[in-house]
Amino acid sequence: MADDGLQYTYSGLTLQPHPWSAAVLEVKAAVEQLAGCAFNSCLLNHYRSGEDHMSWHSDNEPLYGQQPVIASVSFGDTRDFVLRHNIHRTHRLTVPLASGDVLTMSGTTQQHWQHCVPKRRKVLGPRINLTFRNIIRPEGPELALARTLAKSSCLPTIDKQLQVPTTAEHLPNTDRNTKMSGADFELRVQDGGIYWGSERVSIKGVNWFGFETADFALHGLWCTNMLQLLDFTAQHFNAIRLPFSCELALNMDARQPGNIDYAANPELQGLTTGQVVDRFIQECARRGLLVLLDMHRLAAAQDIPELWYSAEYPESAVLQGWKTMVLRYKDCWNVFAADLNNEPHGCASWGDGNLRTDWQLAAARIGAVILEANPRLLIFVEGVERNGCVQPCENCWWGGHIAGAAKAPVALPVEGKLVYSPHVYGPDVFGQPYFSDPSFPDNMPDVWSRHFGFIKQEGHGPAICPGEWGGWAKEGGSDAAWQVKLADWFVEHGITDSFYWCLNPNSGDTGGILQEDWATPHQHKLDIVARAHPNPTKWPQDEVTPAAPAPEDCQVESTVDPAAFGGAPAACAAEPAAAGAEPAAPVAAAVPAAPLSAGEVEVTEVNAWDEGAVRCFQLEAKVTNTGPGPASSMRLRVAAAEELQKAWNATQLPDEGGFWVFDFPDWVGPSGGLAVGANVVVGLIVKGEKPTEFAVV
Ligand SMILES: O=C(O)CCC(=O)C(=O)O
Ligand SMILES: [Fe+2]
Repeated sequence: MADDGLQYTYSGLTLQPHPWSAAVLEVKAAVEQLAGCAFNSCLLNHYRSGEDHMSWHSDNEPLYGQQPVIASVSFGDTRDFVLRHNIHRTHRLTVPLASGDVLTMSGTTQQHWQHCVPKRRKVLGPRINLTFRNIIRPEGPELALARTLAKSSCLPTIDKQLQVPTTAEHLPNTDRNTKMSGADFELRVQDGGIYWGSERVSIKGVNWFGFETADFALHGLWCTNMLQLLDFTAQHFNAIRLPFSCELALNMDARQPGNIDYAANPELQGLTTGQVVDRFIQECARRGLLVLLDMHRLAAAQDIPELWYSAEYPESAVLQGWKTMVLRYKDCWNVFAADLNNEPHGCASWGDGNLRTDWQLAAARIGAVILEANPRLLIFVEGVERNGCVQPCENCWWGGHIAGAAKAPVALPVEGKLVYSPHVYGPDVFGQPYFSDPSFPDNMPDVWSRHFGFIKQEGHGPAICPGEWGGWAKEGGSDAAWQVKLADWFVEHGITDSFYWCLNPNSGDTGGILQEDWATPHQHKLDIVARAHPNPTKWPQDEVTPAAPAPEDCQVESTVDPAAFGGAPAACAAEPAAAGAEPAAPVAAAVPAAPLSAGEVEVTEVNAWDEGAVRCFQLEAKVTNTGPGPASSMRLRVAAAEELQKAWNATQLPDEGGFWVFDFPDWVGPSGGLAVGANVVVGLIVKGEKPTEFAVV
């Protein structure tokens, strides 16, 4: 339905709208009041039952303008409305829409997000949905109206009515000037533990990710107020691990954050990414939350690299990024530690003296530069995935293996600063062989001891603070048994510090402390973390030092010339690319050699079950190399269905135009290739809808 004279084009079809009915006009008037703007058209959708659905799409037709406001009203049975980010496909938000709910989407939502109404077998009744939009006429009064709306600062990005109250309490508090100098707060390591003065501390931390992504902003701010979430976090935790990218560190004040709903976060309006980080850290200080800075990725839009540097971000750029970050927050007392590099894996080695891959040596170099900039910080060093491990080499997590430290500890120039920070996960994240041992979970303590716990048993030297652990922990499931076992093992072994993964609900393989509404906690997860850390330390709280945003002071010269240790390789196996002292311009990833072989894929449904109203499937895709040569660049492509929950025996690469793409880990064949005639069985768990198109490319 639409105003007279308007046409509606949908998928190339031009439709002639119906005139407004009295009933719809009545709804329109009410919705215009709520949304604060006028609409000239409405699309009416009838879902006869849960079998009727709407596939993934964005309402980004040019006739709606650049930043359309779309208000959707639901009547009848409740249906899930799911949003996913165009690039980060696992970043999702599910909003159940009940009868009478009004959801508005606006700002850049249609540019960055898709939405759908998935099938729900258990929903039997009908639903009617009215989506009100504003079609721009080539000329005339509506064009002017659309322009005004696009400029209006009060447009929410996604706003389900009655959500996200914002109150004056969250406005910047400018008269608070009680300063605590950074030097007043310092943690030190002694006899394998972290101390605050003479007090042995307990850091009960949680990860909140987002700044490291191409959003350059914490996730969840698209629907939740940052300060309210910090209030929640401070009730249950005393520290936050803050992932960021090297790209962010080098462009703090040149980048604008994305995907923030400024109606929900008015205090962040107009701030650069760097200023949002400043504000976040300052607000953490007000709530007694410590902040662990975590260089989680190099380029924001790319995956976690195997090594701590890349062709695009040579070590000099990484050091510069770290100095910028550390100097900027030097006077923020609650910024207490630096996690040098997230999850070294693949070819990252430990203690073998290979300057291109040896993480033990690199950690010492990066740690020294950070300590020179701020000697107060603790230095968190993660492990590697494989090399340097005990024999026989055992499957471990990215960043999980610090076994090499027994023989080759990281040497830092300041005493009492070294914390080993392994990542450790359970069966929800990847099916390691030791999870199917008949004695599971009682076999786990030995595994943990071999990977990192042995450091603790020595009772002196560096401390251990796992920087990531977590999972769905579904009641009665093996992941819950694993988490409880780990929590108890922490307590038994005096591991009083850790950071749980994660606060965000949009972590595909673990879920979050928060449910998908970004508001309700999963109590069973809070209980597990409380079991691991029953006596978290209470830090100072009320005092805060505003960050010193002095970017000129932070432009520091690198002290290590990467050329001195062979430059930056584009990939582990490749010859090093020449590296300058400045971050190089982006370099296209090495183009894989044309596949030598063809492959076949055979798909079997192993299992199917319902999770609430959502149908879930476990599939196996058997990929066989049919020759003529070994297949080192063979990939599995699957036409993306609704939601991929988990994949094993394969590494998921970024989506390519509607396809999930998987690479095979290099253990499936000698030197990274699948031999002719050999196969690998890739496991997938998908939710909602079963993918049907599989191809080997
Ligand atoms: O039914 C809904 O809630 C969504 C409808 C929709 O996305 C559309 O009409 O474009
Ligand atoms: Fe839509």
